Amino acid sequence: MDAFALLSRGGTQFDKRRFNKEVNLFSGHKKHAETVASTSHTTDEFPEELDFFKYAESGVLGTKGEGAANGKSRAADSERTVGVERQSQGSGWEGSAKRGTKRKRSLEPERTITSARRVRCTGESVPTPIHSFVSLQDRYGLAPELRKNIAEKGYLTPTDVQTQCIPVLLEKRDLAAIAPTGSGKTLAYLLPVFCLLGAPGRSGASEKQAGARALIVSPTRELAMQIHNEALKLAKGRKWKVVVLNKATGNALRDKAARKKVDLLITTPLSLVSALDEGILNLDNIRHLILDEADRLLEEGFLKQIEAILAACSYPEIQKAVFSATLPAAVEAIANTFLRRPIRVIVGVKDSATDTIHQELLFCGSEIGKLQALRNLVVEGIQPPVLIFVQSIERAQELFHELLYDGLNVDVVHSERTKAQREDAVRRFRKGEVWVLIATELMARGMDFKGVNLVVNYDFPQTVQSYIHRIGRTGRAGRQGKAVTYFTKEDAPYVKSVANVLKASGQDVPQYMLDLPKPSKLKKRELKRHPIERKDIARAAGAGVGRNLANKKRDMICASKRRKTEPAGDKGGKGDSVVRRQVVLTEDE
Ligand SMILES: Nc1ncnc2c1ncn2[C@@H]1O[C@H](COP(=O)(O)OP(=O)(O)OP(=O)(O)O)[C@@H](O)[C@H]1O
Repeated sequence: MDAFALLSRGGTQFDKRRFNKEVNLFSGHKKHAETVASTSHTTDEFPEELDFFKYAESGVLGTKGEGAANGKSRAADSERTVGVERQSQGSGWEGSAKRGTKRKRSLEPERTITSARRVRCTGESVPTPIHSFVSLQDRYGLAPELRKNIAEKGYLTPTDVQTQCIPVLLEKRDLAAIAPTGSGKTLAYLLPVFCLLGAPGRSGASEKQAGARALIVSPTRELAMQIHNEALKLAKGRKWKVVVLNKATGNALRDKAARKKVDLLITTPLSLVSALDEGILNLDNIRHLILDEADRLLEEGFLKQIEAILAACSYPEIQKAVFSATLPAAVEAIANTFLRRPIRVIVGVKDSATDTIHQELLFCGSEIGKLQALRNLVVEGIQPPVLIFVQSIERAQELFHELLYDGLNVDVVHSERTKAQREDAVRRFRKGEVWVLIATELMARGMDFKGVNLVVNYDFPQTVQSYIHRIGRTGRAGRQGKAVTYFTKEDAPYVKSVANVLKASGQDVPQYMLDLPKPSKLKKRELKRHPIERKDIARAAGAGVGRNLANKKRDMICASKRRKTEPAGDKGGKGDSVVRRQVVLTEDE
């Protein structure tokens, strides 16, 4: 079977004449061709055909084995954190330490590794982890309502990141937390924030002491709203006023009395800086500041706004924490300029993908190949909900129209849609009314769609961090998920970085992908700033021949499945394929 037949499996065939050059490069080298087409065909040999990628003479090709960069980064990571290893002492300690009593803490370990739970922790006087929510009541006087609300959410035990971050924050320490996508970081900061807020409202408090005391900053409006929803559920039964800053609430907060009532403010950087500039808000009383998706917030584009926010937070004892699934060293260095004596918590391998996601890298040759591959996936039968990432608004719209034409139940989210449209698409996707959601980078971070079965990186991500966050929309909270990433010859220079992520998560990766040269820093920076120029999806779709054939084939398969599964005489419109099946996600709205 050649690579193009593989790309066409189960669906329409590649137009080989149109794709002649690439086909010739692969023909006659079947074994290698299969390797190029799918990661499920692994080999240690470097395919000669990759001269196609112009790498044959790079000199890196001889590097066999583990992938040097990968091994190196792991070594560097462990060097920073290896110290006194000890098992968690949680259970023996928790029962005896009551609130207000002086805590017993080992003077020895400046650095600890709670190895049983893959949590590594560095910093001075690291608080002992917790291993149950009940213990928080004894140790820190967790309010009964909070405990009840946690139980109502069905959370039985804290996740790895929560075991360590909750006590660190409750002891008012600054924190840098790096834990995989879907590992429960939101609760890891929300719970301590509510514990530390004190009485709701503070109506009797002086002007200086009233008003928002905690601030959570997130890079997107969607994520801010999601955090807001989680906060409301957690705060149920208490009168804390949790406000997500937007135009409407911003206007309401012009009123001093309204401002005084706010306990917790959740916002994007832009909304907050606008409110600060207009003099609607001041942040003098903020005692707890959380930067969620911190690496995004601390990079170009947001950094200036974050600096303004940090400058406006003038409370002397302010506690600051940064959270993300990825925190590159350079960004962590920026965070360390404003964190005081921080504790650093890392769950699993730093900057790696969640191990509950089955990842696949698929060579598609060109833009036509990508569209064909996606159509084949649909024809084979996808299990909704599915999230598809593209690199630009235009491409999101184009792909949306293509899939709409294919009769898929699809919607699209990008920043040029109105707030109402964006919210509606997300809501319907959560409810299962939309099966396939096409999105730009806007949805890549933080969004918690519990039931997503498949993430398709239709356009190759511009950074490794983006890859990790995008695929992290599936395989959340211990569930299994699948992610497939398409690449073309234009993406080839960047494939190695992502291949290393797959390798680090224990996935099969063809050796040739690991042997590809590392992209230079300059190239990576360029890609981060400007996505690869690609042929329009609409043009790749050509005259629609591919889609007509795909539609025909899909209908034939559906009809055949229906004949097999339907009882005799029942020709009603039952769910006739996995694609057409209506799903309702378990997610609360
Ligand atoms: N202790 C717990 N037990 C069970 N499920 C939990 C627990 N804590 C959080 N969850 C669930 O885990 C899911 C992922 O949580 P969350 O959105 O906080 O992940 P995250 O680490 O912030 O991910 P990302 O890096 O993608 O933002 C949520 O659906 C949440 O309800």
